[in-house]
Amino acid sequence: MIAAFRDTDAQFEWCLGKGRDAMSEAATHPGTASLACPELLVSLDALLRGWLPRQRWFAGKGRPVTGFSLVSATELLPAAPPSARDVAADTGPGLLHLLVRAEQPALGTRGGPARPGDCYQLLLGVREGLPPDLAPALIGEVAQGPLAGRTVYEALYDPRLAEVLLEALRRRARIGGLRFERDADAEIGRGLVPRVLGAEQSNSSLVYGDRFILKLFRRIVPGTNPDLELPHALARTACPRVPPPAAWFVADARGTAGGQGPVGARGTADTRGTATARGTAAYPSAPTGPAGPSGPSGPSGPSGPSGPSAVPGPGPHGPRPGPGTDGHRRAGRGCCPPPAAGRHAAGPAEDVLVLGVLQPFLKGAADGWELALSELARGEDFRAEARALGRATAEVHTALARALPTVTLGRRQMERLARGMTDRLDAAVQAVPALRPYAPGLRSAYDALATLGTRGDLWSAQRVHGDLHLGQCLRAPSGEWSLIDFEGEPARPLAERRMPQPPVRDIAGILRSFDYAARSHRPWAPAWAHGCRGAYCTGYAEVSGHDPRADPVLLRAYETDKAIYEVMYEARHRPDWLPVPLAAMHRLATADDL
Ligand SMILES: Nc1ncnc2c1ncn2[C@@H]1O[C@H](COP(=O)(O)OP(=O)(O)O)[C@@H](O)[C@H]1O
Ligand SMILES: O=P(O)(O)O[C@H]1O[C@H](CO)[C@@H](O[C@H]2O[C@H](CO)[C@@H](O)[C@H](O)[C@H]2O)[C@H](O)[C@H]1O
Repeated sequence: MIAAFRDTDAQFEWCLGKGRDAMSEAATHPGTASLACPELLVSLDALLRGWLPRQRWFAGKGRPVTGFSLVSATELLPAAPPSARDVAADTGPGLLHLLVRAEQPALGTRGGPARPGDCYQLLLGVREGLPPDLAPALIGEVAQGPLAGRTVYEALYDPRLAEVLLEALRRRARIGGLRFERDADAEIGRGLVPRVLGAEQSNSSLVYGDRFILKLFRRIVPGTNPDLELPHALARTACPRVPPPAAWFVADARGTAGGQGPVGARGTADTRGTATARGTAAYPSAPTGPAGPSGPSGPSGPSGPSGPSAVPGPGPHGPRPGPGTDGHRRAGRGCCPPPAAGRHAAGPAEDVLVLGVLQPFLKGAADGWELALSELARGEDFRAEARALGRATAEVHTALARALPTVTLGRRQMERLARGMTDRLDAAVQAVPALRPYAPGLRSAYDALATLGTRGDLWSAQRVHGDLHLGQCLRAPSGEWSLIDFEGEPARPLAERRMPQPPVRDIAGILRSFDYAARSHRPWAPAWAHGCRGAYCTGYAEVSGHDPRADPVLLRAYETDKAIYEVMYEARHRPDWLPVPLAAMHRLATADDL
């Protein structure tokens, strides 16, 4: 059966639908989830083949979709069967939650053997026909199978269906293999009017009454999602720079993808009063789902495995910086105190698929990218904002270093980091020949990085944001900055995204963003970018006690690595933007003006 959630007489009640419960079927037969409900996929196959690749969040662009397999199907609101249609004039929309794997040939093997593809979260509305205001959400009319004759559409655009999600979070619902959780202190009122966020984003978000924002992850990989894990950990430190998770929902990886391990989410009671075990997140361990640490189809992004995943540092319980220390460079060994006991984040455990996170909505906040562009256009100085952002970044880094384990990096680790960067550069040069003239100069940045540990210096690594740029920074009308979106670079394997990294990685991301903004302006505004860089580093130093410019080799290597990532990102997603990161290559290759 498919578990269903129905709103009757303004009162939510649990019921069991009339379909098949793909999740429980998968739980009984681990690894066979994709075989469940084949007739449902028959219904949807043709429509999804056309619709899915057009979505911004579809990660497999440029490769044909050769088929789908169903990972799980959960009916959140029953779509009335045809017989009921005849007797009830308006049976209301149905809401189907699907996890589907899109099968695609592996990168570089067009025509080669298909292998498990990426898994995507879909929320499908099902109706007899679409009212005009939902026309833009249309996916299509189903021609065959159990949904034959129905219209399916992107459910997020239907306020009635968007409300179901918030209500499930509010009530800590259990529906099939889906578990909706809520922070004990979070007050989520009823009747908050939903709307889809219009922003260009990698996932999809719903805003409820300007009070909360629910991010629905689209490409789903097994294991702890840092976009929930890190804000959780920061909330425990009372760090005010990151909106704390108010609620979230997950699927049991055992029931969906054949995972074997126990599920241990935070202790909650479902609406039937069943208590679940309180789990402890292991840290850091490789996700145990069938797809392995790189997600269902391995790294699909521009850069392959890198950095910290290749760094056998002292491990999760290795040295960590004490409060008020610079948290970056350490002379000599054993300079950091051991980790404090009991400080680990207790977010959802490893064997879950994190599907969505609800956070407070920062009403009236402007994103740093839009703000920077508008200040540039008005000829306004942005140094005060950049400095405040540097302070905010350092606050977040300091809190993360306190909340989660850190490691130290020595000679071997620095060499491995440099090798990873060099490998990514080599791959990028192959893919984007315009990089070729700069390659020797860029490699010199990584050679210099490799030698950093040779005098016995140790460098500190910790959990970081991982994909920080101005678009991930929100500035409230009060001038306070917040950082959002801790997923890391989505194309990188999850295990790698969750490894400690030198904090300069985030700093480099913001410095690259200033360059992006300055180069988007006509005429190019290098002095503006230079001023922002300096102010940002000053702000960072004011809080952390460490000025990133004091480590020019580290900074240049990380900026170069980020710019190479951007070249690949733009080549793949926004070819018109490719000249922006390419324009930075001369400076980075010659190490001028850092
Ligand atoms: N807590 C929040 N308050 C206000 N706006 C937010 C909040 N979180 C995200 N946003 C808005 O949503 C957009 C997308 O969020 P983000 O987490 O970056 O999603 P994605 O991972 O899909 O790119 C952001 O650029 C920002 O405009
Ligand atoms: O979708 P995400 O926000 O997770 O990040 C990806 O897309 C970003 C663009 O939207 C991209 O950022 C690059 O372009 C920005 C301007 O649009 C610029 O501010 C950033 O510095 C630059 O890296 C990001 O790299 C990519 O991961």
